[in-house]
Amino acid sequence: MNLYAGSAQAFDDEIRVLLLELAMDLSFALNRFELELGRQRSRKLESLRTYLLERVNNVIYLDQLFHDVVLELEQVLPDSACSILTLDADQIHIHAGAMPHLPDFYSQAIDGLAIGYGVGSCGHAMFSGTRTVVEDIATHPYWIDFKEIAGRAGLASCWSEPIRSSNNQILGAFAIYHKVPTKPELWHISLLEMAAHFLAIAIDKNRIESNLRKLSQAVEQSPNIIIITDTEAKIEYVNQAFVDKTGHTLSQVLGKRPNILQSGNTPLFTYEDMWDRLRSGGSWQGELTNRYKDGKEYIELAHISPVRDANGVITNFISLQEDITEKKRTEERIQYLAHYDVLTGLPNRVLLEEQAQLAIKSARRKGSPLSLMFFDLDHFKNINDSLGHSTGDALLVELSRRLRDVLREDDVVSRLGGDEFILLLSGVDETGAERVAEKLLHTVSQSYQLGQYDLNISTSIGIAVYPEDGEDLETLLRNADTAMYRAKQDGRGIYRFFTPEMQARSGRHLELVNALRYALERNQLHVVYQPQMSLITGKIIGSEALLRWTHPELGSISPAEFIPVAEETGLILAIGEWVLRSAVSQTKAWHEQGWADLSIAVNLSAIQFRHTDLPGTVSRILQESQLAATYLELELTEGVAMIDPPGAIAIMNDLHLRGVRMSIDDFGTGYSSLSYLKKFKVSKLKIDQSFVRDINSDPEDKAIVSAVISMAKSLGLQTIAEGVETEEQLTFLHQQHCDEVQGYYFARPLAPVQFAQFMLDNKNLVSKANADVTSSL
Ligand SMILES: Nc1nc2c(ncn2[C@@H]2O[C@H](COP(=O)(O)O[C@H]3[C@@H](O)[C@H](n4cnc5c(=O)[nH]c(N)nc54)O[C@@H]3COP(=O)(O)O)[C@@H](O)[C@H]2O)c(=O)[nH]1
Repeated sequence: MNLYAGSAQAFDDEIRVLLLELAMDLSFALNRFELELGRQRSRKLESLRTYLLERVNNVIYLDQLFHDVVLELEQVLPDSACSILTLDADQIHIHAGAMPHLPDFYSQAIDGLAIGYGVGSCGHAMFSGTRTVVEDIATHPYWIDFKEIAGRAGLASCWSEPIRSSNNQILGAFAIYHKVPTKPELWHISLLEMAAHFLAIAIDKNRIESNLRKLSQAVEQSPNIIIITDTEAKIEYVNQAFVDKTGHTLSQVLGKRPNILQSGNTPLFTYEDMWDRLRSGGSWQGELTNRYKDGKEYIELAHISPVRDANGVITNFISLQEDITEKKRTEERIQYLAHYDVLTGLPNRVLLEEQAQLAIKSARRKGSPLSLMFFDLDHFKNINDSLGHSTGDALLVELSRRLRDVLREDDVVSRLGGDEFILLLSGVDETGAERVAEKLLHTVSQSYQLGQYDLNISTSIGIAVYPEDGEDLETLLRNADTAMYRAKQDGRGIYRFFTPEMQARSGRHLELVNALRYALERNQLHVVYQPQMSLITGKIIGSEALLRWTHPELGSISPAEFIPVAEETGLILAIGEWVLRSAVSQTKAWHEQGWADLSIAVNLSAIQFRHTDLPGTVSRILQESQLAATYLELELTEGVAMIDPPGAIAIMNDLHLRGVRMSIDDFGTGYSSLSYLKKFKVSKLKIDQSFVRDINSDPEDKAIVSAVISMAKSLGLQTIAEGVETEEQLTFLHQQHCDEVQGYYFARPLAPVQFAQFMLDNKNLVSKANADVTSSL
């Protein structure tokens, strides 16, 4: 306070005292005024605090709360405008929360902006986490990019306070704007801090509530069962999935224990393990087999965890249960498919290998024996080819059932695929294996009634014994396979033990397979002809075509050895057709040379017989050579005709209609059903040379041959005996009224030129023998 006068010494002591008193009064008044202003501001701050507290507690929606807070603060600071901005979840972009008294263009410009250093007051405050006070927007560097828009909005200063969560995360910013450059006073700072503090609580609270809401929805709507129990395992909560799946309602299970779901099929140690873990404060995860209210069992994967309060004390257990019944079934199915043959249900190669490894290990440890059998079905391909794969499959299924029935539990019988089986016999030596092989032969050979078919089949078995024939599965399998091949060669329907000598034979087999592929194209094959005689007329009535193979290195190979190889490899189809064409054309040539009555007998293998359009092929070949069908006789073995008699009948009928004759070769060696024989369109039975061989020394063979001849007569069939080597045999056959004969007694199989010469030389060959026979009577 200053007092001025026009002259010196104008103020005397009295005036000075008065002035002093006046100054003191003014000072007092000013102090009172400031005190009053401070009190008013404190009251405002206090009532603002109360207001904010009430809003934070009661307002549910954040938008509403932001709006109310801004309006309230603008009332407290009448010449200001306030704003609340929040940060997006990415912690980078700004969301314009509430700024009701700022123009729309301004809030739109801010919304979506990325925070950063010097991005206005709020962008900078959120970026730096520090209060950012800009008293004059027009001159402050933070506002360079925004002062134009701020000017248009009439804003001259902006103080911004970052909003921080309880864990110090930046949630947004609260700001106060003025229309003129303004410096904040202390209580403005208090206002900023208070608003930011309560806004942080509100945002935190809102986030927690929203998370809780989501969590509770997730729990309630979870497709998995959720159970919350107290520490004594009494149920306090179950979700809807529990109710839907188990069939128990919430009220039915509250206060009960989850053991109401137990099926009794979860191992006891699973529960023990579970409680050990939970009691020690840990979580447990495992599989439980439980039961729904309707009694249906299910398998669940349960995750059980303790729930702790703020002090770390366990208050509850929460159990999340996923129904894995289907998953388990699928896993089991996959396991099954990986280890078992789908058709027969027998173990497959994978399981066999696993079990064989264990068995071999145990045999090695205990010094005990082990036998491995390899067996397949003889001529199984014929069944598939002629009756279809479904009949073949049905046979395999029935066979597998029988195998399971007759074998011991410990024996492992496995199907490798097709008609190949392996039998693993732990603790079984050669003697035991022999017994099992006999049993197997018998079991397989029992007839199979499959729908309309009554089928008979045999098996060939190869046996390898551990450790003599191999110390590992691979060697045992290979050697058993070799032994099986030998069983096939030795006539099928039998078993053979592996011997080292067989190994060399299996090498030979491979050699033949490879060489035979080129035999036809390299002209290594030729046909020879064995004369056949009529015992009635004494004349040569024809010949049997017999195939020969001469290999440049391997030499002459017997058809008994290579025909099975040709059948196995399928080469028999091309080779057989070639034989038929050669034989037919040679016979036609002989006709043209003057032997017009000669017939030709050609062997047909089972595979040829079943091959589609055999009758068509035969007709075509006859047509090519212009040979009448009646001169051709096809020789079928008993086995070929008997695997599927109805199918054989159909093919035979077709051939018969085309004028081709048929005979049954090797008659007496198989198991012909006489009832079928009647229906076969065959004209002749060929008595197997094994009966003829001992006809004069073995009364049984004698009886068989007589019986076959008389049976054939009564069926209206002719007979031909093969393998006639002696006069005694011929005499006997003549006495029994056998129609025809063939054998070394007359001639070996001959090349065409020799055959022609033979015919020229022996016009009345049998007549002579006949005369001898007659004279000996
Ligand atoms: N599918 C085809 N099979 C054929 C063909 N060619 C021959 N074969 C079959 O091979 C097996 C062996 O035949 P092979 O070595 O030719 O033996 C035949 C005759 O040579 C022999 N035979 C004839 N007479 C006598 C004899 O007095 N004693 C004696 N020990 N053997 C003799 O017998 C075989 C006759 O065979 P088959 O009449 O067919 O039974 C044999 O199974 C042939 O069938 C072919 O082209 N296709």
